[in-house]
Amino acid sequence: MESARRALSSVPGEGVVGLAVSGGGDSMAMLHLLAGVAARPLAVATVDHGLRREAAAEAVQVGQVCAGLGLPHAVLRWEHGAVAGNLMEAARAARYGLLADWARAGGIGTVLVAHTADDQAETVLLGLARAAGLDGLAGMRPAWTQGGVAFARPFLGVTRAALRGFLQDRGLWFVDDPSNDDTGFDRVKMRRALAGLAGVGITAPGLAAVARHLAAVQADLRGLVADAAARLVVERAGALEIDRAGFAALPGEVARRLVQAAVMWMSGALHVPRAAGLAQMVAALGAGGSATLGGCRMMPRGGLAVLVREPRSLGPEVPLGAVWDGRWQVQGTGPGVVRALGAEGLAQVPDWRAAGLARAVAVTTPAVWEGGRLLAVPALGFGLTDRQDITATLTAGFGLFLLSH
Ligand SMILES: Nc1ncnc2c1ncn2[C@@H]1O[C@H](COP(=O)(O)OP(=O)(O)OP(=O)(O)O)[C@@H](O)[C@H]1O
Repeated sequence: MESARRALSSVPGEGVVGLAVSGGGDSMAMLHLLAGVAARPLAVATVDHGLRREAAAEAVQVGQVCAGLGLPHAVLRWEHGAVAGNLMEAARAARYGLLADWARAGGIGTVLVAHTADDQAETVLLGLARAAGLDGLAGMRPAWTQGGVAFARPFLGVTRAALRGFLQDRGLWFVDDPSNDDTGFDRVKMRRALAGLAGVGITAPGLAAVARHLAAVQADLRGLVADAAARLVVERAGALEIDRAGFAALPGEVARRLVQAAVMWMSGALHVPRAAGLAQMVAALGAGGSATLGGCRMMPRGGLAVLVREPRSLGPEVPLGAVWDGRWQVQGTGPGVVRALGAEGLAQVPDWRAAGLARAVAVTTPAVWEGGRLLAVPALGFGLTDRQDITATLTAGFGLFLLSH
């Protein structure tokens, strides 16, 4: 109960706290523990992924428990057709998306999920199995923001056995998902392996503590990268200009992370780029050479290295007002669609050099077109006397990205 009180009191902000409750043991224990604390109003949501026949009935049962506790409960359904790729990953992404939508709509600032020390230990072991570095071994983040909503995992230091014991002692209902014993899943294999390691003193709380220690180092490194970016990187027209001499003096790991973050910010990639490609780009930057990675190109320009989108990786045309290439918001009333300026457009802007942008940067900036006719290029100031309403802004600057990365 003490851990629950601490968990709830550490939730930032004020107002309603959301609980993501699947009906499984961990999240049912979270529900009962936090309902008993009553320091903040609570609201509960269960996602029905429509993947198991029993899921709908389980969601109803969670609702009944919530009614008994006097808490509001919502069932969020994942409406999906055929899913391409990894179904589990798609279901997880959909789950967090639905929870974020639910929270925003209900004015809920923070949603809690009930991952335990055992989940964290399994994550560390999965990282060890793929010879991961700091980021893989630092485990799941205790808190993050997604879709404008804060998510937190307050039970990362609490064992699954303690939560199950709490429920069983009180005869409280929970679902025992059979997939938890399916050794076809790597995570279940790690669960079994962890049980076998207790004899040599390797335990779930121990591995969860290792993850915490490494996460502290990771946070310090993130701070060093943000400092380096503030000193050495200038964002211009969606490209990044990096001071090469300053970059060369950075510790290797800070330099590597800076370039990694820059490529992920620019490309919108969710996964980190391949290590070999990243090493090549870091080396090219230091040596004044060129390299491409993740749809971005690094090229020298005097004492600077400029990171720019590769033209062939730019997003397709979108209507005015929509987000283009995952990061540009081009607003304006009247006719027009948004796509890259390109070489064809640049040829229609005789004095483009006046803006001081490299050609490779200028051609990747968004332009407003009507058919083949160029109407405006905000980054070059072109056409804006006729269309003063047109503006182009990045949805998130590099500095902001670094803080949340
Ligand atoms: N169907 C669901 N509805 C609501 N919350 C859920 C659901 N599934 C999982 N959760 C929340 O997520 C927590 C972790 O669940 P689980 O370990 O099954 O998910 P996971 O797929 O490993 O998730 P993650 O992607 O966060 O690692 C649960 O304790 C619960 O808080």
